[in-house]
Amino acid sequence: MSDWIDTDLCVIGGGSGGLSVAAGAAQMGASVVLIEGHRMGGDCLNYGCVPSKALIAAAKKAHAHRSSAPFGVTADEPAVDYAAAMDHVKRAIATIAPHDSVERFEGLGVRVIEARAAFCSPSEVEAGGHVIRARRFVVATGSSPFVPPIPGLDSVPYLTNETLWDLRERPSRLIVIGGGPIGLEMAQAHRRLGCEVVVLEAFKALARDDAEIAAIALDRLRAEGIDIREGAKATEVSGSAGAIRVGLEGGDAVEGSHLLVAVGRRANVSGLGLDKAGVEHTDKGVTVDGGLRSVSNRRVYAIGDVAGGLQFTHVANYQAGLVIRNALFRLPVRNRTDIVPWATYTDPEIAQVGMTEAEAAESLPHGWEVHRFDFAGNDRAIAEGRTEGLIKVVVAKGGKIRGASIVGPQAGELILPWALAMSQGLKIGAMAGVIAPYPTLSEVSKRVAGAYYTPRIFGRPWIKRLIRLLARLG
Ligand SMILES: Cc1cc2nc3c(=O)[nH]c(=O)nc-3n(C[C@H](O)[C@H](O)[C@H](O)COP(=O)(O)OP(=O)(O)OC[C@H]3O[C@@H](n4cnc5c(N)ncnc54)[C@H](O)[C@@H]3O)c2cc1C
Ligand SMILES: NC(=O)c1ccc[n+]([C@@H]2O[C@H](COP(=O)([O-])OP(=O)(O)OC[C@H]3O[C@@H](n4cnc5c(N)ncnc54)[C@H](O)[C@@H]3O)[C@@H](O)[C@H]2O)c1
Repeated sequence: MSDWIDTDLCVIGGGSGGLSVAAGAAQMGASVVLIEGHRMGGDCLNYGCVPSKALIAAAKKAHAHRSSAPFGVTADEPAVDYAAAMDHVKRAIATIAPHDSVERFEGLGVRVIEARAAFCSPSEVEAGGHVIRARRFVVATGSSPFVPPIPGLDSVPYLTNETLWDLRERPSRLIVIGGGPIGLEMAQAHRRLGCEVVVLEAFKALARDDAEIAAIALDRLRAEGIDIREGAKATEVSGSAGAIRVGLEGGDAVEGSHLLVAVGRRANVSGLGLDKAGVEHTDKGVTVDGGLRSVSNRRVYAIGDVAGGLQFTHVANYQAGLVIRNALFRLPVRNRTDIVPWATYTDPEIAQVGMTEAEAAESLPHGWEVHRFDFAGNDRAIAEGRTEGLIKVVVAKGGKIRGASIVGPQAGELILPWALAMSQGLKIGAMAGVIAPYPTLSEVSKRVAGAYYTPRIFGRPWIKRLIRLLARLG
């Protein structure tokens, strides 16, 4: 027996995107129903960003022990309690969870239904014995780990980002399939916590990032003892718990105690009744227009990982804002991808916004330039003993900033002014003219912007002649 609920907005999925839409819309006075079928907070809180960054933080502490000798502090091999590190992960999740909880959202005026949702018609969703009729629907169901059809994989115990956090015993030798951000962040964290780690990457590790930038991070990971094999496609898996063997294309094989599969994501579109709602979709997600509306059912929006674009928490949040503007205020919106930054939290970190050098070479007409500044020339980096880093910026004709790529300590923090500059259409002169506090890593941004002007100012004989002339005039 179903009851009927009429509402302005029905949001399916209580993760990064869904929670942002629901909170924003409810606080603006819309009636909102939010449906979550598993855990409030979604992937980011429970299985993604938060646990991974918490484990990375534990690993950093272990690494600090080993790397303190140059600072006059005796280095030693730390005693790692892996279960306690995982307790830290759980505490981090538990500390943030109230912010994403049913109680908080009900307090904001959202009606939360804890059940799985599915469309039963183009304008109705069924969940937990309710039928929800809404003026607009937002599909924010996220993604799940893609498990590739590698022969033998289904017959061995393997880990994904959903099960890794339940481990209590430290893997003695971890095999990671996939050299993307999940694979490499977890590879370094485990290496620093004392595991042997081998990463198998079919093509190129960190392929989405600038190649020169990625190479600096990969060199560091290898120097820490991670065996990163590129061009190593996993083609078969065998063995049992504690003794797993992964066969590679070409006949080679690696063995380990545990296996982590991190080869990308699968959009959560199945079981949602999208066909009953007339919502076009593919295995990459819901097919949306530039304003994130379904191309085939205009009542329906999709945001976050299920919208088929960049898969980051801040993208889901940004898209939530666009949907609120369009669905509640009927303002035109455009989902921009050219100004979205991202960071990979290896050490050194990698961050990117806009075009890489290779993308500029492919798509910009003549007249663009790339400028570099090495962290070895930054006083703070020298004081901290962290000079391994590089910032590169792509500048188009006329000084327009088209991209920034950073590898180095805190690259994820350092990318923000570049994201701001690009979103505001600022030119490189704005960054060159900013006053950066000394001594900070942030000075690398000012210095790389200054590099744009060096040949323009110091390389022009007429400027020197002008200065001499002005000096003569008194
Ligand atoms: C290991 C890992 C590390 C990551 N690290 C970062 C990072 O550092 N920074 C970053 O920006 N991004 C990171 N990401 C990506 C980030 O987690 C995702 O991009 C983000 O969670 C997407 O948000 P979402 O709202 O689209 O989906 P989710 O947060 O996954 O939320 C979707 C929700 O929908 C629910 N749901 C699904 N189907 C239904 C249904 N039929 N009915 C009801 N509810 C349903 C799910 O239970 C889930 O709670 C990481 C991802 C992983 C896996
Ligand atoms: N710091 C962050 O913001 C962060 C961290 C983790 C994840 N994420 C998000 O999650 C998404 C998924 O991350 P991911 O690392 O799982 O995926 P990914 O697609 O970025 O990388 C997966 C890698 O696995 C390789 N691969 C596929 N099949 C293989 C095989 N059989 N053998 C060997 N290698 C194989 C691919 O070539 C690819 O390089 C990211 O794209 C990102 O959007 C973000």
